[in-house]
This record gives sequence, C-alpha cells and structure tokens, in this order.
Amino acid sequence: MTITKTGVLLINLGTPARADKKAVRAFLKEFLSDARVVDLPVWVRQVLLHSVILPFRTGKTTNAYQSIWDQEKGSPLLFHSQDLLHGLRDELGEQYQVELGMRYGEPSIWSATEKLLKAQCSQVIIVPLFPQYSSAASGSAIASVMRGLLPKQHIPHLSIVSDFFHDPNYIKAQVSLIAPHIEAKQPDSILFSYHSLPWRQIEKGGSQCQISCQQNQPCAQISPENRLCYRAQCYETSRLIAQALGINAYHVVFQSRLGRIPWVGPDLTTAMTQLIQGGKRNLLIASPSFVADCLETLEEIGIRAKGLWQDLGGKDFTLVPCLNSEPLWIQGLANIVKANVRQKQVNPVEII
Ligand SMILES: C=CC1=C(C)c2cc3[nH]c(cc4nc(cc5[nH]c(cc1n2)c(C)c5CCC(=O)O)C(CCC(=O)O)=C4C)c(C)c3C=C
Ligand SMILES: [Fe+2]
Repeated sequence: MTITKTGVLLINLGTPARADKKAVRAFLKEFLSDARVVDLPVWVRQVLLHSVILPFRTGKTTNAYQSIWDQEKGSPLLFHSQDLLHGLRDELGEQYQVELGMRYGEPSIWSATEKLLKAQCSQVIIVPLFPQYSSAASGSAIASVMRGLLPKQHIPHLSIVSDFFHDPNYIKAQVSLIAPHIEAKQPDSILFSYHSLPWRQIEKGGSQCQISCQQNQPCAQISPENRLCYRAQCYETSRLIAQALGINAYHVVFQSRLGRIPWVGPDLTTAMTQLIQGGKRNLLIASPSFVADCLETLEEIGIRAKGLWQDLGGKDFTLVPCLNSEPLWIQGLANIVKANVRQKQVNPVEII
C-alpha cells in the first residue's frame, strides 16, 4: 500500500543570488516588478523601476548586502530559512514532505511546488513565513503558488496559513527568545519593529477598521473589524508578546520605508530620536515581522539603527535575533502545520 505524504510548502521572500551589483539588480527588478509590492499601473511601475529605483538603489542595496553576507553561507535570509527547513523536516518526520520556496530568486516557489506534486502529496499546507498578513508579502506568495498550480491536471487539497500573528506557538517562541535579553540587559526602552507598508496598501486591504482608524494611535485589540488589517495584527502581536513577558512599557514602530509616499508609522528612527530626547539610553529592539534574520534586521537595525543610536548619545543597543531555527520555533511551526492538516475520516464503504 502506498501512503501519500502531507506536503508542506514554506515560503520566504527571497534574496539575491550573490552580493554583487548584477545579482542585486536582478533581485530588485523581479521583486519590485510585482504588482502587489509596487501597486501602481504597470507602465508607471516600469518607468519608476527603470528610471529611478534600479539606477539609484542598486549600488546602495549591494553595499548593504555585502555588509551582512556570510563568506561561507551566503545570504542570512536563505541559510536561516534552509536551517528552519531542515529542522522542520526532522521534527515532522517521514509522514511529511517539507520544501522551501522563495517568492523572488532561488529556490523558486515553483521548484518546491513541483517536488510536492511529484511526490503525489495528498494535501499541501502552504506556510508563507510572514506572521502578519500583507498583500505585498503573504498575498504575493500565495498568489504565486496558485498561478503555478492553475494549469496542473491534479491539484491537491490545499490549506493556507495566511497569518499566525497571534498563534500561541509563535508568541511563545518570541517570548522565549526575547526574555533572556531583557533579563541580561535591563533596557530602559523596548521597541517592537515591523516592516512598514504604504498606507495605500493598508487602505486597499478593505478592513472595517479603516472607517475609524486613528493613524497616529495604536490599533485597538484584535476584533472582527480589524482582524485582516496588517497594522492591527502588528499591534496585537506586540500586545501578546508584552503580556507574556510581563512588560507594560514598550513601543511599536515600523521600518524599511521606500520612496516619498506615506507609509505606516511611527518610524523606527524617529522613535529612537524621541527616546534619546526623553533621556533613554539603553535600547532593546525585537523585530517580530521577520522570522529569519535578513537585510532588514542585520543591516537596517543591527548596523544603521545601532550607529544612529550611538551618534545620538545612546549607550546599550541590543538587537534580539529572529526566530531563525530556534528549537522552540521549529516545534512551534510543526504544531502550526499539524493544526492545519485535514484529518479526513475515511469511511471503508466509500473505498471502491
Ligand atoms: C514582513 C515582510 C515584508 C513586507 C510586508 C515587505 C514589504 C515591502 N518591501 C518593499 C521593498 C523592499 N524590501 C526589501 C527587503 C526585504 N523585505 C522583506 C520583507 C517584507 N517586505 C525582507 C525579509 C527583506 C530582506 C531580504 C533579504 O535578502 O534579506 C528590499 C531590498 C533591500 C532594499 O533595497 O532596501 C526592498 C527594496 C516594499 C516596497 C514593500 C511593500 C510595499
Ligand atoms: Fe521589504
């Protein structure tokens, strides 16, 4: 008797193949050609990409990648995602086939999906590794799997983990990672930093909370009205982590803005300046929207934000690493996967 495996498709954003201009340009071109990322009419996007973004950003972004590139292992985002893949394979065992696909670059979502189809998995659980749902990251990853499956003769049963911003397994892993750093450093300020999004994309999300959104106030506790809003999910993650850590004082901030349009704030660097003005000197930053360390954590926070903190007169600066392949996160992710498995009751009468 052949026992079919349950497929698991982990998806992360992707990263350049090398830290040189050619590879970074190719990565940025693919990434920023995505209509869910730069959500403008196609001709505007292409003009912007070729006349502004690629000529002016490639050099700067290449330097940034070079500053975090591991001589042996390459891009942190890739090797941490691969370590997580291997850990999850061990944790889930023989009944599962786990693959990793990147939305941009290699290994592609397509090559990972092909492996799962070839293994004739009875069902596939799609896990975009973005805890808070955004159209730009999670939506784009899910849509990409769908496009690949569209022409296929057989499409397996699919489960999609669209978000896990409040999943107890994710929160527990975050707390176990952050707690020892707070204990050791006793910071006077704690920031939870999330990837920002253009306000336009938050508004397009169509969440009910838009009607009453106070853009300069924290989002209310999660409810049916704001359940689908990226910003509200970020605030809820922070609330849950803080509750479990037993801390009352913390700030939610957003990073990685691009261009001149309005993005979700408060901005990381503005918040740091205000903390210094308020007499704070010992800062701890955790970045719960990234499950794997990457350019945005290691370079933007670990190098640039740290430099700013020191220039402003700050003393201690602690960046909590991402979940990466922490054992508790591997176990937690395995639980998230198992909770999404369809336990089909097979009635013997139905088997012909
Ligand atoms: C939390 C997930 C992410 C969301 C949402 C997201 C939105 C988003 N990003 C850009 C533009 C850039 N992002 C870049 C790097 C980058 N972004 C994420 C995650 C999310 N992005 C990650 C994990 C990374 C790092 C990848 C790595 O190789 O380590 C970059 C490239 C670097 C740079 O030039 O600054 C760009 C550009 C937009 C426009 C956007 C939403 C609209
Ligand atoms: Fe990004």
